[in-house]
Amino acid sequence: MVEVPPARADLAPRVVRPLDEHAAAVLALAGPLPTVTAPLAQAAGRALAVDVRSGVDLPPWDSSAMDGYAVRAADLRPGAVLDVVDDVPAGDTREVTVPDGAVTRIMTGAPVPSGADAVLPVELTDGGTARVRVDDVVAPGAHVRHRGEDVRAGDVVLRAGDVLGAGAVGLLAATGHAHVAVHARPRVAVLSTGSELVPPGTPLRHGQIHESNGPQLAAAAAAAGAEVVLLAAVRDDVDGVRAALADAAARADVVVTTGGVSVGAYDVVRDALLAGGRAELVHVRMQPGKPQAVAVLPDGTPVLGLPGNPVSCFVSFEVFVRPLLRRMLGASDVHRRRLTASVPDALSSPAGRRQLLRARLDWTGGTPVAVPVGGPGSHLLGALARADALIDVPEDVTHVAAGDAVTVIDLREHDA
Ligand SMILES: Nc1nc2c(c(=O)[nH]1)N[C@H]1C(S)=C(S)[C@@H](COP(=O)(O)OP(=O)(O)OC[C@H]3O[C@@H](n4cnc5c(N)ncnc54)[C@H](O)[C@@H]3O)O[C@H]1N2
Ligand code: MOO
Repeated sequence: MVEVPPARADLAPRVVRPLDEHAAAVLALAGPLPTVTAPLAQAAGRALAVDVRSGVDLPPWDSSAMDGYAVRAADLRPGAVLDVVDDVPAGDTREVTVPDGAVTRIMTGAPVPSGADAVLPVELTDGGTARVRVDDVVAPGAHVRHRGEDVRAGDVVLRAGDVLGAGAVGLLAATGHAHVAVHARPRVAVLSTGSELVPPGTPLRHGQIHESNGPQLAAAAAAAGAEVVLLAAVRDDVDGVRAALADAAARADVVVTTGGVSVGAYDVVRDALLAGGRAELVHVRMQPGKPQAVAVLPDGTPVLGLPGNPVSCFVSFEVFVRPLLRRMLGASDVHRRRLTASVPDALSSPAGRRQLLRARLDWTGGTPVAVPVGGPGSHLLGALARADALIDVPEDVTHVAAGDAVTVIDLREHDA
């Protein structure tokens, strides 16, 4: 006969707290990781450890914005014919001077010769190469990008804590930085638990499901800037989970588990965490995501035990794990953007639990409308992929009328 372990009502979550309090407790588990020097090619998605100044003016010299002729605007009259004395393509490193009454050809991105104060686009001429006929005039300064008008040498162009998006990487390159001081990326080990789990690709037997929280969390952690170690799911066995936790901790700065944190007889993450190290079982006043575990293993590695229901796991990552990972990454702003949106239909929400409802933002009317997707059930994976926001209904609100404003957490990724 199989010996059934007792349901652990004695180990049921005892710490009851609101979402913000739990999020603060999680955020306190780790600070920004040490500074490393990264080549620019590996800088995207990481946070700067120091303020960065420009090494050069941008543009570094007066530069042409158009293909045409470098001219003195005062020499231009419709019908005038001027000598073309030189040809200045982009990349020409000579210091060219234009004599009075003459012009040079010039291309976009080439340095404007001294003596010229404007660029006459080729479309306003006959396009001549030895002599050029002026068909129309331009004002002094036209189509010249002046030295330093964008960025001045010595300007602080990015701040410590900025997470580097594509625009920032471009700016760092343009201002002369081949390497940057960034924080190390957090290494996250993801461990799913549950004897019902089989890898995707494996045919399901009765009672089995595909392991989906691990891949989901790995994708979310990578998008948050972490390096991910996705471990094979482990069965509901305390010793097996303890061994897997130790292995995970040896390979990561933080371990994220899913499943096994509730009050069931086989909720072994709870038991494994309580048996080894400092651990806290929490009942967070939220929906979904009520049961949570937080622990610090004997080697000092923090463990976040998320609930197994896929939507609970997704939402728990968003509000607890992602801010911690962003903090470890060194980001000055660890939170998602929040928006105010209206709801198309009335909503109800349980008293005393902060509800985070998956929604899709509809922008067709110009201002955002948060349309709930997938219903409140925390097993409803079908619509998860369509959600790009979470409607955040406070604990004390039980009813939201159609058309009312709500706060939403914007799940779309933004360049920093
Ligand atoms: N008597 C009570 N039962 C439950 C309570 C409670 O307060 N009293 N809380 C419920 C709530 S709320 C949640 S959330 C779940 C969380 O429980 P666990 O974290 O212990 O999760 P499991 O029981 O292991 O799994 C729940 C559900 O999710 C599926 N699952 C788990 N892992 C994965 C995975 N990696 N990929 C896909 N799906 C996964 C699992 O098969 C279960 O269906 O507890 C309630 N029960
Ligand atoms: O809190 Mo559970 O996460 O509602 O399904």
